[in-house]
Amino acid sequence: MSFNMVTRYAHSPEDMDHYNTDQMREQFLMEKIFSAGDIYLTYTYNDRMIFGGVTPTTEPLEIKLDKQLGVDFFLQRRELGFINIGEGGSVTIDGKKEHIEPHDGYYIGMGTKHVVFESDDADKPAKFYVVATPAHKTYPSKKLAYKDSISMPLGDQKHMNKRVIHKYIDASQMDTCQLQMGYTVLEPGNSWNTMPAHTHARRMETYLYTEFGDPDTRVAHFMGTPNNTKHIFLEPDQAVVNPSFSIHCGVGTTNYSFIWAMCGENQTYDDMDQVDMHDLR
Ligand SMILES: O=C[C@H](O)[C@@H](O)CC(=O)C(=O)O
Ligand SMILES: [Zn+2]
Repeated sequence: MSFNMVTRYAHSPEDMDHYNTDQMREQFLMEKIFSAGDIYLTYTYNDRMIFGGVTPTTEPLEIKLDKQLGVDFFLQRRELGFINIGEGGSVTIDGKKEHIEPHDGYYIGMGTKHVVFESDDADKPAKFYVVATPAHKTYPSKKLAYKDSISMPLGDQKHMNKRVIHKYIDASQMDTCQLQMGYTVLEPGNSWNTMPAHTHARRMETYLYTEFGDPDTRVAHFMGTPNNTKHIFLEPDQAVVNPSFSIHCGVGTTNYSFIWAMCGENQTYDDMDQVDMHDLR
């Protein structure tokens, strides 16, 4: 088992204007997330989100962070969300074990001492995509089954953006300090996500792109201010950090899906500033 966490600092639009391709990737892309038996995390100074992958095989895995965060245990001052995009597994939350099917998720409240991840079958591991954000109050932990997520169909075939947004952690349905999280699935023959694009200066957002149509599928993720954009080409199971000023949209060479997670000033999902297509540069 190896535990890996990298730090990425915060950014300004002026910084980003100077980044070349390698710098864009170094600053915003998390290339490796799921590695058998390992934990890979990024601590971004954009709203202090911690995000990444936990992929248990033969042994259970637990995120152990204390000194690095100046606390006694990982969730002392944080809340945690996860969605499993691998095979079946389980999570044991302060001694209580629950089975987690593919695409099921969880909200785990601040103050939880131990969160232990396991896979049913070491050869077909669960892949837990985890996101932890600063919290100030303990809200009840809650299983978020895929079938109970709030489904929101969006887009149409003409615009090649027909997709279903599945909201898992949504402040209109449950208590959460900051974290909001969900899973969006593009329909076959559709390739544009979050287009028309939006920004929300009140919240930053990370996108994990996954479930590509074939191993050679690539998604180009666009970011930056609407009038000054750059792109990053992604392989399956890679994630990007989007600062609050940034659009966050993508186009793939097949359909795909992605997990989004947000935190920051407010919890209002619809609080977005839609970008006029004429303003994109
Ligand atoms: O602020 C909201 C987030 O960017 C996503 O929920 C958008 C999304 O899943 C989509 O348009 O497909
Ligand atoms: Zn957004």
